[in-house]
Amino acid sequence: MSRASARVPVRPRITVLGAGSWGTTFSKVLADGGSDVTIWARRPEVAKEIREAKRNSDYLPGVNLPLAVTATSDVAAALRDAQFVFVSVPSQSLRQNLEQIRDLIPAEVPVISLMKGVEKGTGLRMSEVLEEVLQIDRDRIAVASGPNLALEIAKEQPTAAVVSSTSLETAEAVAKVATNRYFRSFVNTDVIGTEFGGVLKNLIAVAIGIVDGVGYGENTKASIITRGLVEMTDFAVAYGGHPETLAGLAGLGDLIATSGSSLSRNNTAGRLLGQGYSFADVVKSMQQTAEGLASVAPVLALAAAKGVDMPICRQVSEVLAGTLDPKDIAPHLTTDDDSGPQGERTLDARQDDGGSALRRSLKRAFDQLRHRGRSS
Ligand SMILES: NC(=O)c1ccc[n+]([C@@H]2O[C@H](COP(=O)([O-])OP(=O)(O)OC[C@H]3O[C@@H](n4cnc5c(N)ncnc54)[C@H](O)[C@@H]3O)[C@@H](O)[C@H]2O)c1
Ligand SMILES: O=P(O)(O)OC[C@H](O)CO
Repeated sequence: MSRASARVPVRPRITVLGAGSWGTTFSKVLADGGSDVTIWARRPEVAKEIREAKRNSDYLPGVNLPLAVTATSDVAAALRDAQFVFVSVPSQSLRQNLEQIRDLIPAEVPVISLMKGVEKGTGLRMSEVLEEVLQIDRDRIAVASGPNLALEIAKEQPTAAVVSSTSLETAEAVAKVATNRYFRSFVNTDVIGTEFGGVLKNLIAVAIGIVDGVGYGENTKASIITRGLVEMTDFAVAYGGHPETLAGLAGLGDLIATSGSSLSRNNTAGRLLGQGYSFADVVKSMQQTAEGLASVAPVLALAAAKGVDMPICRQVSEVLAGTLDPKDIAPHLTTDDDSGPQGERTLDARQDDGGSALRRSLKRAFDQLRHRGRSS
């Protein structure tokens, strides 16, 4: 090999399943980070537009995609020779999509969920559905999450995300390809906290949308964001997540972005509900996926199974069912029982005053060392 050819950087080959607003935007992030990206689109006309015009005008009007992004509606062709596979389809359709392509995913490559939902019926997180259907080692699976409104990123506005995997080595490899001049990926190994952060902030963003639609102001919204974060943390910790993850990009960060933006589909769905539209009308009017609407029921079932009280999420489900007037959502920010005023802190902080924060830090340091040890 000549010295010149030895210097040519190797461009990773990446496949992104799903040509909606996030799949397409993430493809741009990856291509702008130096990868060659093939998107699988369900509709041949979407694939053709991406391939030939470098546009996806249904989802990202006015955005030019890099030359290194192409697309096909032939999923076998899309997956051939992939070195990383990112998945960005609606959560409730993930299982059905994976069942059709189970045997097409190249051996050994990392598979990364870009999705923020839990599966109705099973209550499984997306990484759990990936593991179950694809029958692959969990160390090959990663999730990416954070304050990531697609259209802002497609316009190259500076943004951070977090990539999480039980294998730090996998998280780092994925974060490396998912980093460019306007998009920075951090890493962690708390998959549970990272995934649940993304799921739960959607429900709180629906609640914020509802009170916005009713016409309530900043105090109400700040109260719901703050108490919502406590609900998110209590829930995620009950399932084994770290409270710090919920205070990070995949928790608080995403909650702020989603609750504050009219670009958010969850926030928009909530606002329509608050303005008096029925759940059926809202679903009909949404052109894109608002994951929170489908996640409310499985999240409340999971919360009940661990005895976690989630008054805000419960009220969102009552508004969706039409049994609670949207204007009555905010007064019920605490558990409505007769035992007197409720403490403000998370369950974890209340139970843990005796130094378990130190224990957790030590355990995390140990986990990281163990993962590094395995990867070296
Ligand atoms: N859009 C964002 O800003 C954003 C950001 C971060 C994460 N996410 C997450 O990414 C996931 C995908 O969201 P999105 O915004 O790309 O959604 P979207 O509605 O814009 O696109 C969904 C894509 O999935 C495809 N699809 C494949 N099988 C499908 C099926 N059976 N039914 C319906 N659509 C099917 C659609 O054709 C479409 O291309 C969601 O879990 C969402 O929470 C979205
Ligand atoms: O449009 P939403 O409500 O699905 O939110 C998009 C992203 O999850 C924001 O991080």
